Amino acid sequence: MSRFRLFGSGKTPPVLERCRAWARIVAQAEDEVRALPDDGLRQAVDRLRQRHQDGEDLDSLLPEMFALVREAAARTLGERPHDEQVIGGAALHLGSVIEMKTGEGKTLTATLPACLHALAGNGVHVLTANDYLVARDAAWMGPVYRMLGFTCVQITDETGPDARREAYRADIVYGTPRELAYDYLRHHLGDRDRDTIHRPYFSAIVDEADLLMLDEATTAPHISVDGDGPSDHRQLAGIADRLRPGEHYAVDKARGTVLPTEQGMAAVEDWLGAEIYNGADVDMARRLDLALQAKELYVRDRDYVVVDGAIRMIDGPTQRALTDRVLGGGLDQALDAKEGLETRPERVVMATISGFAFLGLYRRLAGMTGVVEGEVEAYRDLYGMECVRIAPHRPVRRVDHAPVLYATDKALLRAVVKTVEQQRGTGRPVLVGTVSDEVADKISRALAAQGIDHEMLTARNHDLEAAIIARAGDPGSVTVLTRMAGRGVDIRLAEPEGPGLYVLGVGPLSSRRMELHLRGRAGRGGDPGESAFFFSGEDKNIHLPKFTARMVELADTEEPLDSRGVAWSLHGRLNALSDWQAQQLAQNLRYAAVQESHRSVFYAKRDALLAHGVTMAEADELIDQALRAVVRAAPTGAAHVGGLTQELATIYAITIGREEIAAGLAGGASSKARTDLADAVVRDARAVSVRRAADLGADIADELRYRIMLSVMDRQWREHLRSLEDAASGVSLRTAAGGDPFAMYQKAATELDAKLWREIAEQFIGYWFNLVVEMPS
Ligand SMILES: Nc1ncnc2c1ncn2[C@@H]1O[C@H](COP(=O)(O)OP(=O)(O)OP(=O)(O)O)[C@@H](O)[C@H]1O
Repeated sequence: MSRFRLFGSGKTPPVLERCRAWARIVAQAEDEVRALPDDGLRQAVDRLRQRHQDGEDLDSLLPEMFALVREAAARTLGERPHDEQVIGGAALHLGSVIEMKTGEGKTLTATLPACLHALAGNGVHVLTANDYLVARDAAWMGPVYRMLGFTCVQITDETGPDARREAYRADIVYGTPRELAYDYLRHHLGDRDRDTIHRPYFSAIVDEADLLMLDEATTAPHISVDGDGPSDHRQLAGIADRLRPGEHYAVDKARGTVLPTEQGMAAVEDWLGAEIYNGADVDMARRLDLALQAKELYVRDRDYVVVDGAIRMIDGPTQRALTDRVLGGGLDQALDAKEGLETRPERVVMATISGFAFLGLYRRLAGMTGVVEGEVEAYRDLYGMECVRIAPHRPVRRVDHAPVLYATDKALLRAVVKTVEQQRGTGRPVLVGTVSDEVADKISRALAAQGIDHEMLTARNHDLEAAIIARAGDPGSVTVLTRMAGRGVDIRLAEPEGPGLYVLGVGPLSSRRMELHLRGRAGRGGDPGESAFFFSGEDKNIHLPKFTARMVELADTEEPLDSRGVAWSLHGRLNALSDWQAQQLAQNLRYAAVQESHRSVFYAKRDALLAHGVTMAEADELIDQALRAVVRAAPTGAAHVGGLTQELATIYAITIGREEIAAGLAGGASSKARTDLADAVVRDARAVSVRRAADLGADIADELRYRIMLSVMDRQWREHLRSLEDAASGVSLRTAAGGDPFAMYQKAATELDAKLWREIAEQFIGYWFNLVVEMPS
């Protein structure tokens, strides 16, 4: 299968060969480095920095730099990076996504390329999944960097604005993509001189790459303010409740849409006593869609939990309940209404960037993850990055059992209890992992019914995580968890010489990768351990009508379906599911890419504005653009002379006579007469503009144009984001029946983009000509 071509061929990929060769040279450089005193290490780094400034490239400095890092790590942490880590570090330098199994020491590996890239003096960002890991890793690795004379800082939610500005000057910055993306956005909402805190994005080394580069590629941090949206969510939730699926609306789970049918629309309008469809009240129609989505697509305790009267979204990959995760676009309010909670004020998004686009800002990007299986193609397609598997330092001793299929959920549950009981009986710690709180609850009840003591770690209590995990390696302890990927979860065995942790995964899992992550909780860094995976024929992801007879027979037992082939082939469908998810991701990214392309142009223009304001020549351009459009749009004929004159007069103090306008309107929009008129209008307005600048004085005029443009651009951008979201949410697409929704979205987005710049030009000149400036006398 092509997905595995990198590994399946049996040949050593060239990247790995290069890295191994480097590792041998690093080893040769070690003796010399070992003889140096501490400040000798720093001086050696200074010399490398100088050589880089003098033009030597990072490739050729790699062996010496890595040898220095190795020595510094040995001196400060007492941990000398293994050859595998050196190879991994080199592969990171080359921009690969490396796979290193859990517990192999990715944290230390990242310091090697981080120091190398820091030689360039542009700052290196080491990105990881959450603030806890940021703080842990920065504190842990800090001494290595400092011994080599590099500054290392962390940015978390708690870092204030001044500290952030300072932090971006450091050689190495630890942070989450989320926090750093916020800074990027803040920067682009900021004014001249103030709030400009980041530097060009040079190099990022991304830990937990599967989470941050794939799962969160389309999650978009955004900065928003409270809007004054309407408060009819509750009424609409009530209506959504009365509507019946199939009859009043159609649910498309794959697309994430719920669309009312003709009959549904009629019922809604009837109950509201008002027309809202066919463009009568687009906003209301959109909010009703949201109410239906909240009803059909979001399941309590699977997608969100209600804690202290507030909704918290559950983060899919990590199964954490997030306090600050919002869905945006009014969905949060619809969910509040569905649950009968007080509705939050709607937020107006001022700036947003997807995880994918944010990472795309870096000139050098590298990734580290515990599992690349099934994802090789995704990294290549999305990021153009190749995956490199790094062999474990100590061989994996964990025994992975083949997946076992049970006929029914009930049979599965019994088998789980029986297995837990058996394994616990041998005195080893047992970890049962699943994705949903619902399944975890069932398992917990079944265990309790058998009198088996256990701990639960779910989205509802992840604040107790550290304490629960600390005990999870005790002999005979049983832990049920839904936080599947278990980022940074390090279950330490209380008895290292014992049989090790037994991990039991219970389907349905959302992907094969989840399964591998979960299995990887056992047997860390060469520890002993065992893993198994049970799933049920009733799993929604698997449809198997053929086996019904046999399933009925086995339904009340804890016997697995005995055909191994069946289990494997169904298990294969879980892989297919990851493929499907990858397709979904690609699909979502296509939508996001449209917005990104607008954003990059917009931000570039905004940066230019901050750097040099709006020159008179640029103002002339905008005058040309806006007024020409007005003249061109006017209807032909003498009857419209008054209308056009009036319109132009509201924009600037027009001096052109009626006869000239009448002559221009005699011809059609693209006639010579019309073009002549447009030329005349533009000349006329430019002259007024020059007079205005002279009246104000050059300095004030410059400042005024800058201020106007900044406020107009920011306001229009907010509008634009909102319009794009509306276009994507499908309300405006629905009327155009059939066709490719993405193509329709693209078309709508292109029109909106043109509108954005047209309105910016129009509003800018409107204010420039008309804003009354009060000057101190
Ligand atoms: N070269 C080394 N020599 C000795 N110990 C090491 C070395 N490298 C890493 N370790 C130790 O191995 C353990 C695991 O390291 P780390 O947490 O970085 O692994 P990881 O690959 O990030 O695992 P996970 O995928 O679970 O996050 C740590 O306790 C670390 O101190």
